[in-house]
Amino acid sequence: MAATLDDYEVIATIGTGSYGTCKKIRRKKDGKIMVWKEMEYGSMSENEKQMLVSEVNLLRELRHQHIVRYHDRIIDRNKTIIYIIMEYCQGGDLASIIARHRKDGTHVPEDFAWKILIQTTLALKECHRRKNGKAVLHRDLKPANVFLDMDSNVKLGDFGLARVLHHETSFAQTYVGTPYYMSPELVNNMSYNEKSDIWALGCMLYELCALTPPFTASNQSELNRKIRIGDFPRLPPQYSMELDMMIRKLIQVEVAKRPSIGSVLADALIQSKMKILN
Ligand SMILES: CNC(=O)c1c(C)[nH]c(/C=C2\C(=O)Nc3ccc(Cl)cc32)c1C
Repeated sequence: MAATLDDYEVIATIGTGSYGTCKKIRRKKDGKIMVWKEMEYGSMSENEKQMLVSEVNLLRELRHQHIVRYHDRIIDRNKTIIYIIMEYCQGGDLASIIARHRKDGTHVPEDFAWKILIQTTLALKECHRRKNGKAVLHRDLKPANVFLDMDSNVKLGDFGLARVLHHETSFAQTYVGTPYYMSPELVNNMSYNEKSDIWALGCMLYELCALTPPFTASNQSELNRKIRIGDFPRLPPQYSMELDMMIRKLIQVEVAKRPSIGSVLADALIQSKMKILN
C-alpha cells in the first residue's frame, strides 16, 4: 500500500537548500528515524516534472553502502510537493563539518580525509556504472551533498535532482551559491562528463582539508580564469605530500590527464589505505 504523510511524524527541520527542505521524520509503524526532502514542483514544466520522476526512479535503483538509501516517495498534488523519503545520516553533512573546523581553527585528521576520498569515489563508481545504459552523473558533488552515518561513513546524496531543479525555469528561483567546483570543461562550455565529477571530488577533498575551495574569486569571470589556469596553494603543512599529490591529480585541468574513477581506486596508495579502512 502506498505510503502517506500520515504514516510519518516530523521531528525537526535539519536542512534547507536550493533544492528544498530536509526534515528528520519518524515512521509511526516501527519508530524508524528517516528523513524526507520536500520539493515544490508546481512551477515546473511537464518536461521538468518528467525529468524529476525519472531522476527519482534512478535514485530508487541505486543501492550502495555509500549512497543514501532511498525508501519511498509521496506526492501531494494539492500542494504540488514531492516528499522523497531516505535514510537518516546521523553525522550530518561535510559542509557543516568544514564550517565547524573553520570556526574552531582546527583541521580534519588526514585519515578522515583519505576515508572520505575513498568512500566518495566508491559512491561515484556506482553512480557512473551504467544502469540500463544510463549513467547517473552526480553533477553537483559538494560538501553539502555528502553525508555521514553514525560511524562517519560516507553517504552520497542529492544527485541527479540537481540537474532537474537547476533547469532553466527553476534555475532563477532555486540556484544559490557560487559554482566553486565547476570544471575547466564546463567553464569552456563543453559537455559534463564522468571526469567532471572527479574534478569536483578533488575540489571537495581540498576544501575538506584547507577549509576553503581551491579556487575562489569575487566574481564568476575571475573564478573561471583561475579554474582554467588550475593553480592553487598546497594543502596546509600538517597534511602529507601524498595527500596533496593525490588531490592535484584529481584537480587536473586537462581532462585526458585527469584520472578515471577506476584508476583512482587502483592507485597503490589508495589500495593500501582501503586495506586499513576495511
Ligand atoms: C547540520 N546537518 C544536519 O544536522 C543533518 C543531519 C543530521 N542529516 C542531514 C541530512 C540528511 C540525512 O540525514 N539523510 C539524508 C538523505 C538525503 C539528503 Cl539529500 C540529506 C540527508 C543534515 C543536513
